[in-house]
Amino acid sequence: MTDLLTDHAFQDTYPEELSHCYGCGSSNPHGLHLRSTWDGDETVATFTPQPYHTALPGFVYGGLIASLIDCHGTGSASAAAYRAEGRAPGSDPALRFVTASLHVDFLRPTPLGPPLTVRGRIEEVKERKVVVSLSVAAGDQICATGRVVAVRLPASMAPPPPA
Ligand SMILES: CCCCCCCC/C=C\CCCCCCCC(=O)SCCNC(=O)CCNC(=O)[C@H](O)C(C)(C)COP(=O)(O)OP(=O)(O)OC[C@H]1O[C@@H](n2cnc3c(N)ncnc32)[C@H](O)[C@@H]1OP(=O)(O)O
Repeated sequence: MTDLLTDHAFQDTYPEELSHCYGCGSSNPHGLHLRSTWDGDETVATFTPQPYHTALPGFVYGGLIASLIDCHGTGSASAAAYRAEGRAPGSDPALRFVTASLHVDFLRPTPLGPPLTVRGRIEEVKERKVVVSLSVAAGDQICATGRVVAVRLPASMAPPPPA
């Protein structure tokens, strides 16, 4: 289901108590297990939708595309915040982000079958907020674009650390 692009995905640095996300959590047996990494100044992830990700026969469900943009966007935001501070991803103090805003434009039908490439471009990095522009492509055709505003994880959403 998942295309492992790299041995060093941003999500590999998420601690166990933050690895349950439906889109990218390695501990979620029903999740997408999206894995994202740097490609120069951009970020990239790949994902191959399955037949149960259908919208209309032959085409990918838009909510799945939104999920890919969402999780690649928040992962990219964390990575960009670490890079801006010149620190290794996952190092302490942790820089964790959730989605404040998710915008998606579906430019053309997304074919079900080929792997999809999700790319992120960092537009803005502030202490509490990172803005990422994203695209989802099948082959060399961009099928959707998006924008994620990611904000530092609020204390109210943070799970307690393991005992
Ligand atoms: C590289 C390795 C990394 C390792 C670290 C690992 C970390 C692991 C972390 C996590 C695990 C994975 C998790 C993935 C998650 C996937 C995505 C989701 O599904 S997340 C669930 C859905 N999202 C929510 O449920 C949020 C609910 N909303 C909130 O809690 C608040 O509204 C929150 C925190 C988003 C904003 O809180 P405020 O409004 O108090 O924040 P204020 O300080 O006022 O704003 C900060 C900046 O953000 C802008 N902002 C806030 N909300 C905005 C919005 N809706 N649209 C646009 N901008 C917004 C503001 O304008 C401000 O920008 P200005 O600094 O002025 O430039």
